[in-house]
Amino acid sequence: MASEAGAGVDADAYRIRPLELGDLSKGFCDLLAQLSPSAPLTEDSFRSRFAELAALGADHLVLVAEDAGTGRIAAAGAVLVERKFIRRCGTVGHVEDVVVDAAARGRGLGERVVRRLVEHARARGCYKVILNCTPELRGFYAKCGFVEKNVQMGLYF
Ligand SMILES: CC(=O)SCCNC(=O)CCNC(=O)[C@H](O)C(C)(C)COP(=O)(O)OP(=O)(O)OC[C@H]1O[C@@H](n2cnc3c(N)ncnc32)[C@H](O)[C@@H]1OP(=O)(O)O
Repeated sequence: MASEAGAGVDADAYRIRPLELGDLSKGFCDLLAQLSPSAPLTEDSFRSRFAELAALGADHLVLVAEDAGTGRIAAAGAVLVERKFIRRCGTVGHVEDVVVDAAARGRGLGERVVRRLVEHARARGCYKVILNCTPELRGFYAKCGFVEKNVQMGLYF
């Protein structure tokens, strides 16, 4: 069976594809709760946010990995393409909200999703891809090809 570069998981066991409306009933929000616990989304809120993001076209991509056996969403991640004035109106990819279901971790799925997000940013002409993460995730993102750069700052409301 085919396997993707840098992946320790059977590439056919999971289908990586853009988020679909039907993913609400396939456990997408339950999966996101593993990243940041929150109250479940109503179908209306999910549909409305989905429509907002769809309006951004290829500048905002949410990828999911669907377990071919169960039909459940086992992983997800997003990339936003920022349009700048600097760098001759260059574009920058921002990787966000990467998560793999606890039962599917450690098999290369997270790396596959991140690499696909990076490929998307590169294909959109981005000159770099950046992300914020906790120190514990340095090793994971290094495996995905990232190098440590600068300092993350935050101001929460
Ligand atoms: C920008 C952001 O979204 S940051 C938020 C990231 N998400 C989270 O923290 C949510 C909870 N964690 C998870 O969902 C998962 O553990 C993830 C996404 C971090 C990793 O997903 P996994 O599918 O388990 O990782 P995967 O199996 O693809 O690992 C790829 C490589 O990174 C390594 N790796 C994975 N996690 C870590 C870690 N925490 N520290 C060091 N190395 C790691 C693996 O050992 C593997 O290396 P190998 O090829 O030598 O075996």
